[in-house]
This record gives sequence, structure tokens and C-alpha cells, in this order.
Amino acid sequence: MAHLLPILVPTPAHSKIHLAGGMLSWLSEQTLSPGMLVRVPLGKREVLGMVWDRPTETRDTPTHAVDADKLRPITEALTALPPLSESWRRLVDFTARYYQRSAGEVALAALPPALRELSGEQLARRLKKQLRAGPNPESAGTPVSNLPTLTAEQATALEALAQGDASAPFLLFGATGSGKTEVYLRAVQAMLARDPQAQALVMVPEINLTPQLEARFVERFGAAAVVSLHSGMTNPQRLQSWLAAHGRPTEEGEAAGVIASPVRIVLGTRMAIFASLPRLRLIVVDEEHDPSYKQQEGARYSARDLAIYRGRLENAQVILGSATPSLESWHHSRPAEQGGRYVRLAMPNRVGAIARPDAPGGGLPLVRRVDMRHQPKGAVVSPPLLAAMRERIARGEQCLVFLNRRGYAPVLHCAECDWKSECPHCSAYRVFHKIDRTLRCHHCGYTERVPRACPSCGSPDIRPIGRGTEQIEEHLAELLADVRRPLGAAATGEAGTGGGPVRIARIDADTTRRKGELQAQLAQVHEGEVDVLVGTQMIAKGHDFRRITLVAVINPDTALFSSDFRAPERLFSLLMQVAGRAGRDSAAGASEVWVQTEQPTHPLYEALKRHDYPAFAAQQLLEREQAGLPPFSFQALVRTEARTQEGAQAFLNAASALGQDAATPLAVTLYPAVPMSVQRVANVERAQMLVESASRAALQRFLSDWQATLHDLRGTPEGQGILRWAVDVDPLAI
Ligand SMILES: Nc1ncnc2c1ncn2[C@@H]1O[C@H](COP(=O)(O)OP(=O)(O)OP(=O)(O)O)[C@@H](O)[C@H]1O
Ligand SMILES: [Zn+2]
Repeated sequence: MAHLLPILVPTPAHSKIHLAGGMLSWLSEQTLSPGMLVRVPLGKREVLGMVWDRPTETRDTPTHAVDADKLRPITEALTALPPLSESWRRLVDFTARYYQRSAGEVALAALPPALRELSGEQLARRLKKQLRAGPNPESAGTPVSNLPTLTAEQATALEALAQGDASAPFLLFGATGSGKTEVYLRAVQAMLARDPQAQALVMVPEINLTPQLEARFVERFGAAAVVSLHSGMTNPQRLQSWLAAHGRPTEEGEAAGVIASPVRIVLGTRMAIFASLPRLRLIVVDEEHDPSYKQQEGARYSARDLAIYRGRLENAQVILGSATPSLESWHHSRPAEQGGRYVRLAMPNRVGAIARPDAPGGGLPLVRRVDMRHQPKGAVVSPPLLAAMRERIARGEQCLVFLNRRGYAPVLHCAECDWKSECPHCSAYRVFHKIDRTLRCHHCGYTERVPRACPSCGSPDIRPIGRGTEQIEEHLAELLADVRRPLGAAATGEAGTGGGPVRIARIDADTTRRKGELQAQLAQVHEGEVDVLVGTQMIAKGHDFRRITLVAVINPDTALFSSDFRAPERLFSLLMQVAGRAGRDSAAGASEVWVQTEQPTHPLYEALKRHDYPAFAAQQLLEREQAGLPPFSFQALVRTEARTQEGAQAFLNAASALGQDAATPLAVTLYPAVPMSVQRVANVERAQMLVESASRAALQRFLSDWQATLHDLRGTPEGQGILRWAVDVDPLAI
């Protein structure tokens, strides 16, 4: 007898099936349990699908009308692969519901792309191969012997973690260099020892931090115990990691779906939150405040927030770690009497400082502000900063110069006619890159040779305005041309280049395009072959540089005046992170952070000077509360793209008018449509509309009812001009 199976398939975002949750029905001769992969005919194509749970009254997955004549059989079932777990499926359901997408889209996007290509037979062969070749991950959890002695702060935090249960997530609030990674390593170790089957998931915000983390975990637990999952991997590599984490069927129990030896530790970026981890017991989210945890297309999920949800589903302990937590997480970790739900663990001191209690400020660098209003006009690097850098270099120490803007200059300008290097396709300027003499749009990629004369009036007097990392690198080379590296053996690096000229290196997206370049450049810094490192936020976070004793921030002020209410939070955490790269080796002399600013008394810099995140957070939260902003309210953005700005806004305003009756009783506010801050990209006009409520439940309720309205609008005159629209729940950039 044939069985009727509900199956999730990937569906185009605006189709009717999508609205129905992306679920359709097919016939199958075998009974297949939910979570199994199948290949099914869909229209003229054949696609990968996943058997899903039957909708129940309690779960409001809409049922798709079944037309008996049109029912088709599945092509095949990929029975070699054990089904995805119940809690994995509930994670997908939740993600789809919360972020207003279809479960089909979320589920299929969460699988490694290479799975889509494999037939049942090919997959079975792969699994057999992996079974034969695979190491035995069960041997993991017995780490190397000579572990560092824990600091008192680390020991206290670990004790609390050991006593905690999965019901309350932890926020590990640890200064930069306080040894948070060691806490993660020990927490994972303890979990693996306690439960011989347990799996741990450790997430970092950026791919460029995974090799470093992987090295530390592999060193501790052995290569067999660890796999990585991130978008920098090839499809076959990703499939292999994914299968290792999912576990294979035991040789005897293939049909029974018995899983053997899934790998114990998965390290990854945000996508790893959807890894199949059938025995997940611990989730670590490092640098939990980082905006990279938010997916910016498709289902716009926050991997940090999903970690909390998944922890609850799987009964797994969750540890969020940061020196500058997101204000949301900070607020959740207020004392329980005040309604806090997370447990806050503080590690205010650096590892080195604990060994040397005389070190001031917990071993954190001294922050100095340079008032740029009192410096020579036009100075890019102020004289006192330059003098300090020369001194450091002469002593064989390294300096890091941070500027969050790549290229040579953000604009090229004609003094004669006021022409600027605007992008013809975007409402933005093209950036001047001197190295290859190009003008490049950082939004659409449009690139041209730099003109010899002004394209508008022909004047040869065209000049760069403002500066990027390329220019700072060039400028510093001139300013430091007469400085020699010291001759002492300790400071000359492997290459023995003492007495030679100063070495300046630049690390940003332009210097690290090719695979391996970033790692090679970082290695040079670690080996002491570089005296001055210039870079963007790419070098600001996470790296454990041992010889940097001076960090300079060239021009952070612009972020103080942004219209985005999260700009100060982002700036503060970026500055704390970059400051955290200085003086990580306690053996080095006192380290410093120099901030060049025209607003030296700004409260943000005052708090930075004291390394006082709690004071900064308290002040920001007070402002947010008074203004009714997150975390005291909940937001979603609807974004549209159209050929004209009027078209983009017309859709939003029509949607708003149609939603008003439902919004009012729920106390949901619909704001007017506005152009996005970069209004036009690649000749497409963009607009957005904010939806806000003091209640998360009310906002959710409104959005899910409103979805159908938005879908239907596409067929009306107001919807005609629209190319795309999307809902972003809990948006990070407004
Ligand atoms: N108990 C310890 N004893 C000696 N060294 C330690 C100890 N714990 C950590 N370290 C070392 O201290 C340095 C800083 O630790 P780690 O990188 O874990 O800091 P972190 O808190 O993650 O910093 P950041 O937030 O800046 O990334 C590392 O080189 C690490 O090996
Ligand atoms: Zn452009």
C-alpha cells in the first residue's frame, strides 16, 4: 500500500507553496519517518526534500490541499542516512515561523549543498567510505596532559558552569585576554568526560577566526574529535564535516537508523547552528555581540538567538561569551530579582595581570585620547602618536593602526567643478584604490580606471578626499622612513632583519582576497617580521597577538553621529576589541591605546578609557528604555527593491494601510516607508518600513497574519513595480 507523506521542498520565496510552509505530499511504498531525505519530482525538476511531521492542531503548519489525481510517487528515499532528529526539525519549524520564511526553505538551506546532487546510491557509498576511513572520535575527550593552571576567575566561572543546568544560559563577560577560550576548552572537556556520547558546538563570528580556534581545539582534543563548518569550505569538505557531525548508521543497524560515533566537537560560523548534532549537550557562542551572527539574506536568522532556542530544545547548556556583550544579552543577564534570565559570569582581569597583581587596570592597556582640534591642521597621524610609535618600534615592539575603511580614499574630487567619484549605479561614491589605479564601488563592484583629468570639466586637479588603509600605510612608510629596527636578537624576528627599515603590513579585504593570504600575513605578524600592522576590523577581533603593545585608532568619530541607534554600541565594542589586541603578553611593558578624536570628552570615550563596559551599557540601556527601543521593544523591517523609489515605497505604504486594522488592537506600530540609507544599489531603488511593538508575541502574531497580505499585494498595481521584498525580524541595522 502506498503511503501519503508530507515532504518539505525548497520553494521560491513568493510561491503559494512557500506560503503553505513549503510542504507538499508525495506517495511512497515504504513508510518513511520524519527527518529522512528523499528525492521527489517537482514540476519538471527533481529536488531533494525531507519527510516532515504531519501537521497537528497544535502546530499550525498549514496543510496543502491534496488533489488525488495529481499525487506522484517519490523518486527515491535516501535511506542510508539516519533521519534528522526531532529537535532539529523543531528548530527548523521555529526558525521558519519566527523569521517569516517557509520551513521548506529553511530546512533545505540548512543542509550541505553537496547533498542535493547525490543519489541514494552515491550517498550510501560515501557513508560506507567514511565509515571505513573514519577515525574513532570516541577516543576524544582525553586531552593532553600539561594544561595551564586556571586563574581564580576561570576556576570560579567553570565551577558555576558545572553546577548550572540547561535551563539558564550563561553570559561569560570576560575582558579581552582574560582567557575565555580556555574556559570554553575546559567546559567542553568536562562535558565530554561527563557524557561519553555528548557533542559540543562552538561558534565564532568570522571565518578568519576559525583556523585559530580549530588549532587550539585540535591541539587539545586531537584532530579526530573536531570538524569545522563554514562557508569558506568547499562543498565536498562541508558535506564530509556535516556527515561526521550527523553520525553514520551502524553497520548492522542501517535501516533502524541507529547512529554511531558522531564527531564530538563542531566548530563553525553562524551556519553551524543548523548542523545536525544528534547528541548536542553544549553550545558556545564566542563574541556573541558580533553582527556577523545575523544572516543577511533568505531567512534572516540570528545564530546567537537560535543557539538559545536550540539549547532549550536539546537540553544543552549554552555559553555566550564576550568582553562587550550585546545590550540584549547584557539586559537578559541582569540579576534574577530584576527579571534576568541568563546567569552572568564575570572575568574582569587579564590572565597576565592576575599573575602580577601590581599591574594597573587588570592588565588592560592605558587609553589615551589625542584631541585632534589641537594638532597641526591636516595631520593624519598626530605628532605625539607618531613619537610613541617610533619609541615602540625602536624597542622592538609592534604597533597596530586601525582604520575601518579600506582603499586609498573614499572619494575622488575635482577642485575645479566639484565633480565627485559617484557610482553611476548606486547612491554612493566609488572608492579610490591607488594600488591598481581604480575607482571601485564597494556596493555593486563597478570598477573603472582612475581618470587622468576630471571627467566632467577636464581639469587635471583631481584629488582624493579622506583616507583609507592604503593611504595610511603609504603615509606611515614616509613618516617612519628613518626609523631602524633594533639589533637585539629578541626583537628581530626569524629573518634576523635587525637594523633594517621598518616593516609595515596592511591587512584588509583587499590584501586577503586569495585563499591562505590572511593566514600567511597573520603568521608574519606573530613571528615578529612586521613592526606596524595597518588594518580594518578584520584584525580588530579575536587574534591573540603577543607582541603588539600600542594600538592606534585613527578616526573613529564619524560613528558617533550615525542615525542608527545601535551605532554607539557597535563603535564601543569595536574599540574595546581593537584595544584588546594590545599588551596581551604580560611580560611586555605597559601597553597603550591611542584614540585620535575631536570629541575627547564624549561619554563613549570616557567609558572606553576606564574599560567600563557596564557603565557604558547602563547609560545606553537607559536611553533605549526612554526611547522605547530594543531590548525594550521588538522590531521588524520590511524591505523592498524596485526600479523606482516611488515604486518601492508604494508597496510598503499599501501594505501598511492594509495592515493597520490588525496592528492597532495588537499595539503594533507601523512607521512610514523611507528610503534605505544607501538608497540605490546597482540601479535598484531600496526602501524600508519599520514595524514595532512592546510585545514580541504581538509583533509575531501581526507579522504572521500580515504575510498573506504582503504576498497578495504583489498581484496588485502597488505591487507591480516590486522586484523583491523581505521581512527582517530583529534587524541589526536600521
Ligand atoms: N590559565 C591560564 N594560564 C596561562 N595562560 C592562559 C590561561 N588561560 C589563557 N591563557 C592564555 O592567555 C591568552 C589569552 O587568552 P584567550 O585568547 O583565551 O583570551 P580571550 O578572553 O578569549 O581574549 P579575546 O576576547 O581578546 O579573544 C592566550 O594566549 C591563552 O593561551
Ligand atoms: Zn555601485
